[in-house]
Amino acid sequence: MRDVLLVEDDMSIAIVITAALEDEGFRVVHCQTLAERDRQLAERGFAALVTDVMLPDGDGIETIERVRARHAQMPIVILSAQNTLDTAVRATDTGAFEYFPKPFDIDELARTVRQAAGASQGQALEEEPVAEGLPLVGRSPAMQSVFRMITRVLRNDLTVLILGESGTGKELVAEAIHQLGNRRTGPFIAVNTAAIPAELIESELFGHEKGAFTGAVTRHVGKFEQAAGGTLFLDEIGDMPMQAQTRLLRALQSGTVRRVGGREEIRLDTRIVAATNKDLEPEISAGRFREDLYYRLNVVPIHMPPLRDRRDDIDLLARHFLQHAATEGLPRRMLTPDAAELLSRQPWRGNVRELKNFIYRLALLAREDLIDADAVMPLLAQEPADGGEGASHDADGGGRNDIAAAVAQWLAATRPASGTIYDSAMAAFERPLFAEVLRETAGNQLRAAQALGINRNTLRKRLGELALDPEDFARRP
Ligand SMILES: Nc1ncnc2c1ncn2[C@@H]1O[C@H](COP(=O)(O)OP(=O)(O)OP(=O)(O)O)[C@@H](O)[C@H]1O
Repeated sequence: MRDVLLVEDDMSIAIVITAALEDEGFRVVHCQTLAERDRQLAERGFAALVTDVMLPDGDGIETIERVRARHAQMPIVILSAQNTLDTAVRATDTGAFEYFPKPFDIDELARTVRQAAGASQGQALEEEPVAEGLPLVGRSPAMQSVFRMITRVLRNDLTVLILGESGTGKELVAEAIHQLGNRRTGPFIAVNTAAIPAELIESELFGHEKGAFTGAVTRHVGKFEQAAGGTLFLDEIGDMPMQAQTRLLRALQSGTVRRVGGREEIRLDTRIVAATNKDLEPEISAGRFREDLYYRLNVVPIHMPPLRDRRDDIDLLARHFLQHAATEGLPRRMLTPDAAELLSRQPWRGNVRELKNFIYRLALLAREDLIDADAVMPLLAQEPADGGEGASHDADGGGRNDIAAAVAQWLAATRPASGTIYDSAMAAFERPLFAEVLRETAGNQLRAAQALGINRNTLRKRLGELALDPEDFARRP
């Protein structure tokens, strides 16, 4: 049986899929509604069902259980434009053979349908209830790959290694794997291995017996034992001291741990998720990271893309954090399209963490509820050039040159046409400068002109040209 039932209300997508499946030797029966799907399925069997989620008469995922109850052997491939982690998980939890966020690679879809039609239903995932409200936001293709990787590790205990720059969301992914996975009823224990002094790390991870060393006045249960039944998240694994790496490797190999100073072998019952912002291969070459430990941990790697490689997500994330800020008591703000566009062009070297902190600051400091690009600009100018990571001073010990950073940001953001840079820059600088001085002088033009050291008439003229009204700065009683 080589017939595939395709449920898709977007005709242009349906035509492309039909052509690709016909190339694979399938005959495609196309319908556009759930009602028509059910009518087709009532009449005959199909080698596979390929279905969209949002259909004119309902939600393709919600009704899949009903389809599966009657056609347990028929593989289902889900297509979705709602590219959230929640949809990815709902789709896989239906027992679907595969889930494709839109836009997808048509050849990959065709290949998958071929595999699905030839595979036994035994490979499909079990049905699981769905956890809701996970805060992992993203709809870029790069984040869709992350979501798909997450769904692949939810129904097993494979060790996961999350790689990516600082602030890309590695810990959030670890939490998502825990909260949505088989071990969600157990504890989620996170350990930042870089933050624990080298001499304490073994006792922190594996525990110690009373009297094991000076200061060990009571027995201490280590993180491995605390995470029993749940997930142990080993963060900054690339900074773990060598000796602790050796102990960790032994624990992973034997599936047991022994407390420092103890004899008892305690069976491990925890899923391990590790993360690092270091590139581990050079660390291995330099002899700072054990290669055998790397292979133990790197069973399922998940690569977190830096924010600059998923600029499509910046607007979405910014709005998400603004909403979040409002639930935490900050004013409820909105971004104009210009402001969102400006944000999406920034480098965000500190990744999502830097964007999040920036948005909270914006929510706090903006003067209007509708935030436009002009309101974003001065705050952007204050962003440290290294994305807020680590040192706030240059290597020579001097302060970071905020103005140089601001100018660089401004140039990157506005890109004035060649031949106009000087005038554009002066205008861009004058406006916030005059606004600041007017604010300080409560809109008094005489005092503002004196403070600036320019003629009052010149100030008045420039204020008119820059559309600044001193009245706006007068303090109201
Ligand atoms: N996709 C996302 N959606 C919503 N919030 C996010 C997302 N990614 C990251 N965040 C938020 O950004 C901040 C940084 O994320 P997280 O701590 O998970 O990064 P990390 O990669 O583990 O950083 P580090 O390597 O420095 O530990 C957190 O407050 C997190 O909630």
